[in-house]
Amino acid sequence: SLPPSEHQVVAVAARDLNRAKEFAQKYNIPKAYGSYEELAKDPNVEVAYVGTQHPQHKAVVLLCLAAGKAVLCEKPMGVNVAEVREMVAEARSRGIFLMEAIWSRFFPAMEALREVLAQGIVGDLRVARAEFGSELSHLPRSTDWSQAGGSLLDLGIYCVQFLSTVFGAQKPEKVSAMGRIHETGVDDTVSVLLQYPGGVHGSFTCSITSNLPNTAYVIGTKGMAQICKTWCPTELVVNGERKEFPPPALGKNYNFLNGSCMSYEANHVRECLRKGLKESPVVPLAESELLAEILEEVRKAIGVTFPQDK
Ligand SMILES: NC(=O)C1=CN([C@@H]2O[C@H](COP(=O)(O)OP(=O)(O)OC[C@H]3O[C@@H](n4cnc5c(N)ncnc54)[C@H](OP(=O)(O)O)[C@@H]3O)[C@@H](O)[C@H]2O)C=CC1
Ligand SMILES: O=C1OC[C@@H](O)[C@@H](O)[C@@H]1O
Repeated sequence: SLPPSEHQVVAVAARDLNRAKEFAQKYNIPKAYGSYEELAKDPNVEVAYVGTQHPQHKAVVLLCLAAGKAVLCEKPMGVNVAEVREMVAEARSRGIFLMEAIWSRFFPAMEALREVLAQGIVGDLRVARAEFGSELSHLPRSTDWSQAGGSLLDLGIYCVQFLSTVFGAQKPEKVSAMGRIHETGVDDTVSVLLQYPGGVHGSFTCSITSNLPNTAYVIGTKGMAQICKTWCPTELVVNGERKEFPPPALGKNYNFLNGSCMSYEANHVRECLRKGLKESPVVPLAESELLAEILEEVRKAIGVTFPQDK
């Protein structure tokens, strides 16, 4: 959907060649590979977008970095802090661009919120809250413990990144959490309270079995700013004044809500590469590590471990 002079999907890979071919044919992609290794070797590939399930991110990211490809890896980049740190270290040592695909940050509504905060329109910050709960039983990976399912890594990361945006990527001084554990061993519903420096509070709830209101807001001494749909916001309300930011109408069907807004992060990656950047100023690698640290601290607090934690 982006100008072919700027973005071209030149290849797709799957562990099964026939499925890769089927996808390539459906989306008019020139090349299909039956393994990620083959795609990583393709000289026409400049940037690899990694959209495997969580536990497979690291192996594919490292593979693509080793092949000299810039990498945009879906959230959560890693299942735990160790995985994220390993990928970050590899990208830095090779001097190759890596970004965690926290697409929410590139929505115009989020850019507008960052401007509101920078201008002090809501005053000195006091409280921020985010929610993301969606009944996800239709997604097998959502309750699959072997695939690091659950609400925190899949949905909670959107809440944590919102709070981190609001509080300037500071490390929380204190984190407390309570969680409902799903029968498969993944976290079902989790509520978290975070104390940030200066006595300001962040909190969030994420769930894979409850449809929550899914708004996020920040309250300061001069008012409140609120976004709809924590993970894919197209509306910002500041002190009662509503502003809409409709998604690009690209005339295609998407698997997930506001899917056309993925184009925002793709454009950002292109801008970064054209400037010779090795990481995004909007999703810095140090912040990806911080988000992973917070999520892992919460998992420890509620007693959820994954096979990848060993
Ligand atoms: N930013 C956003 O809005 C969204 C982000 N995501 C993120 O994208 C990632 C993929 O999610 P989604 O597309 O729903 O995932 P899928 O369930 O569609 O799986 C994606 C790919 O992962 C591989 N895979 C699936 N199961 C396994 C397994 N058991 N072992 C190894 N590989 C496996 C398959 O690759 P292959 O084809 O090679 O077999 C599959 O095509 C997740 O990390 C998720 O967080 C997901 C949805 C929206
Ligand atoms: O990031 C995502 O967007 C919202 C949900 O569909 C979730 O499962 C997915 O990973």
